This record gives sequence, structure tokens and C-alpha cells, in this order.
Amino acid sequence: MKEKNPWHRPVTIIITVIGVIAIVTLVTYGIVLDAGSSHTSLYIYQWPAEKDNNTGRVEQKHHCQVAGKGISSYTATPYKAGESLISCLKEAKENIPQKMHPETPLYLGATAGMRLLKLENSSASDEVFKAVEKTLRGFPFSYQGARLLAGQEEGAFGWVTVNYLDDRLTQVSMGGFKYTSVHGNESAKGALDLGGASTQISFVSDEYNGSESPDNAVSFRLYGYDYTLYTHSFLCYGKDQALRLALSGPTAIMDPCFHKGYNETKHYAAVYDSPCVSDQKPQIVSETFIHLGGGNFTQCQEVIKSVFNFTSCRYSRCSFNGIFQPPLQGQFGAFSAYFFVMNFLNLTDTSVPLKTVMQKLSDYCATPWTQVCAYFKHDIPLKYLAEYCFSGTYILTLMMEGYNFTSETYSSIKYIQKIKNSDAGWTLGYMLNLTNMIPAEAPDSPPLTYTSYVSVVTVMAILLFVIFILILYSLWPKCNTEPKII
Ligand SMILES: Nc1ccn([C@@H]2O[C@H](COP(=O)(O)OP(=O)(O)O)[C@@H](O)[C@H]2O)c(=O)n1
Ligand SMILES: [Ca+2]
Repeated sequence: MKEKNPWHRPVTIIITVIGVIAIVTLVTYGIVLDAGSSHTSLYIYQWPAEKDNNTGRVEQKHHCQVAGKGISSYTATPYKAGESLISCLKEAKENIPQKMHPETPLYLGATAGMRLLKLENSSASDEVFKAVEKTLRGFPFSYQGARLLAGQEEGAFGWVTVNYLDDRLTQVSMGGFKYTSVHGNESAKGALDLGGASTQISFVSDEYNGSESPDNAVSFRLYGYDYTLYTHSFLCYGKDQALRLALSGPTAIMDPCFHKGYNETKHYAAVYDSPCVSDQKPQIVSETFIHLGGGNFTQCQEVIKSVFNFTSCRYSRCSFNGIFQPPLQGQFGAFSAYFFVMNFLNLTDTSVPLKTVMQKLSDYCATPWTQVCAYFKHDIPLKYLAEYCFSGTYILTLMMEGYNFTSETYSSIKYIQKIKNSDAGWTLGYMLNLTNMIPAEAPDSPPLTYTSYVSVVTVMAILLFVIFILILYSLWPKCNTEPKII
């Protein structure tokens, strides 16, 4: 008897086609932990496994927020800093196919909380890093290190993330240096990142080539374009440390940045146990003070202005604290706490005139604490709720007084949380850089998004399948149904 060709069985054909789709759509993963001053977040990124890496192909697959505070808060019990990461790492194991674990790079970057801890107690910061490393090595991923990011890196990688996700890095595909373009929307977007302990501003300016204040320059070549980025990270000017700066001093007790009726007894130590303010600790015997709210936006602005130093600038122009800043240029994406705070206050729409934004914030600050509490207490922890008047006022003052935005340029800022389902922040840019995912020179082929790539491959596989079936059908032995001619 003639044996049937196994390739002719439909099951074999279907398995083969699925196999072809699976091979061409293989996904690679990467994990980055953002060890911030207030909390740690784990991000899983995914991208197609094939070699050419066009812009916009890496996307965020999963986000896990580590329970508890940031790793810098575990100085008394460093091993707990490591333990705190376990549940998110377990989630990462579940979200990445097991056979991909050994080749999935795992990075941890720590930011301003650990920068401050290093300044305060460098051996304690070493212990925390050791504990964290021990935990990370205990997982089956490809551990690539846990390290402290410099402020410039944090700013520059945030800028890379925003522009990568916005597909701005390859937008002008022919000719010249990208930023000679007069079309504002063709140029890169600046990045404004507000954390708890530091804040970063990063943008490209035609008037900055790195010669004035070279410490603020980060240069790279991406997809065939040269970028010289201006970036600065202000340590102690994240919103949580800025609150301490604003609170410190003899007049701290009646605080216009908190709602009227707010009345909390606080420990001096909780305010002054930070290198940002430790030298301002008052010589008072008492261990506690009463923090009273005044609920006055204008006075709050004045208090916040006093934490910026505008007196000296040895450059052609400065933002504050004697730090050089070239003229602002183009659009800006403001993320992290900029978004969280303005989103809570319902003030993310920057097409609304700045005057109206300030009036709304002023009304919010003037709302009595009992009323604010009654309205939001079920949704938001009281500690956070109490701080939104301060945080909103801080954001506007930092932008307008610190960075020199005006009521005209305010609308060039967009408050963003995510771009195409990926969080805006430094982590994606960090991973793109460490995995060499953004080539210095432009790829030959035009960019295709991951979704389009998968669609094209799937359509091609289905077409192949249909052709295959048709060929098989034509070769299959058939009963002769033609009427017989006798
Ligand atoms: N849902 C959230 C999450 C964070 N945040 C704040 O966003 C800031 C994040 O800072 P971070 O932990 O990244 O600190 P850095 O190390 O970047 O300075 C903190 O001030 C948090 O309190 C918020 O306001 N709402
Ligand atoms: Ca941060």
C-alpha cells in the first residue's frame, strides 16, 4: 500500500504555519527597576526578536509597583530593601515565558534618594545596594547590575524615552542636522521630570552646543543625527525635599501651602533628617512642632520662591541656584509627579490660560481642610492629600520662576503619564542605551511599528497557508465526476 505523505495531514500543516508565525514574531524582553526616592517600580519591556531596531518598536508590557517606600529608606535593615523587591520580581517571572528568563536583561537604577543617602552615609548606601543585588541575583534573569544613576543620566534617558516613544528620533529621515528645522513640531520634545528628591530638565536648544557650562551637555548620535542635549538635575528640588526646604526656618509653623484647619504635630527629625536641610535645623529643645495650615496661594508662592536662589549667575543666563540654562525651545513633556499632581488637581490642560490655572489652584488651596478631607478621604491617603496645594504651587513656581516659562510658553508644556501605553520616565531610555537598541546610524529600511510588523507577518503566513492548501487540493487524487462518453 502507498504510504500517505504526512505533510498532507491538515494538523501538520496548521502546526507548521503556527510555528512559522511563532518564529517570526519571537519577542525579547528586558526588565528595569526604577529605585526612586519614594518607591520602586519594575517595568518589563518587550520588542521583536529580529535584529534591525527601528524607533518605536520597544513597548512596555508590564508595570509593578513595589510595596512600601524607596530602597533608601531601609538603612536600618538593608536586607529588607532586597526583600521588598521579591513580589514584583515574581510577577516578572510570570509575565515572561520561562525559556526567555536566562536571556532577559535585568537592570536596577537608583536615583535621588540613594544619591542623598550616599552623601549622608556612604557605607549605608553600599549595604542597601548589596542587599538589592543579592535579591536580584536570586532570580533566573540575566542580572546586569544595580547602580546609582548620575543626575545627567536620569535627565538624558528621560528625554530619550519621550522622544523615542513619540517617534521623534527618526522623523526627519533625510538631510542635515535635525534642529536647524524651523518647524517646531519636527524637533525633539524637552523632558521635565519631577521626582520626590530631585527634578530634571532636558531639552535641545539651537543656542546651546555645550561650550558654555559643559557639565550640562550630553551628546549622542542616534539614527544618524547628532544631538547635544542640555540637561540638569536639581538635587533636593524634587517635591518631597522641596517641601522640607520650604518648611524649614523659623516661620515654618504657620504654613500657607497647607489648607486652613490643617493641624498636625510633627517631629523636627522627620523634616531635618535629610542633607538638603540638615544645616537649617533650628536649635530648639523641643522634639516636635505643630504644623498649621494657612491656605493662601499667594503667600505659598512667596515661601516657595524663597527656596530658589536667584542672586548669582556666572553664565550668560541661569535658571536658579547659579545653574546655567539656555533659552527654552520647543514643546515639553512633563511627567512623573508633574502629572500625578496636576492630574489630581484637574489642571493638566495647558491650553487653559495660566491665570485661570493659578486662580483654580488658589481656590483649591483656600478650601478648608475639613472640606478637602470629607471629599477625598476614601480615595487618597491623608498625607498625600494634605500636600497637593503645596505640590501644585511648587510645580508652577518651579516652571515659571525657576525655569523661566512664561504665560505664553506655558502651553508648550504637556503633562503626560504614558505615551502609547509606556510610562514616560528614564527607565526605557536607560534600557535602550544599555542594550544598544538605538543605533548611531539610521537603519536602511523604513521603520515599521511592532503591531504593523506582526500584522504583515500574520497576513503573509495566512496567505502562504491558503496557497499551500490550494496546491494540495489541486494535487489531491480526485474521483472523476466528468460524465463518461460511451
Ligand atoms: N501616584 C503617585 C506616584 C508618585 N507620586 C510622587 O512622585 C514622586 C516620585 O518620585 P521618585 O520616587 O521617583 O523620586 P526620585 O528619586 O525621582 O526623586 C514622589 O514625590 C511621589 O510621592 C505621586 O505624587 N503620585
Ligand atoms: Ca523618579
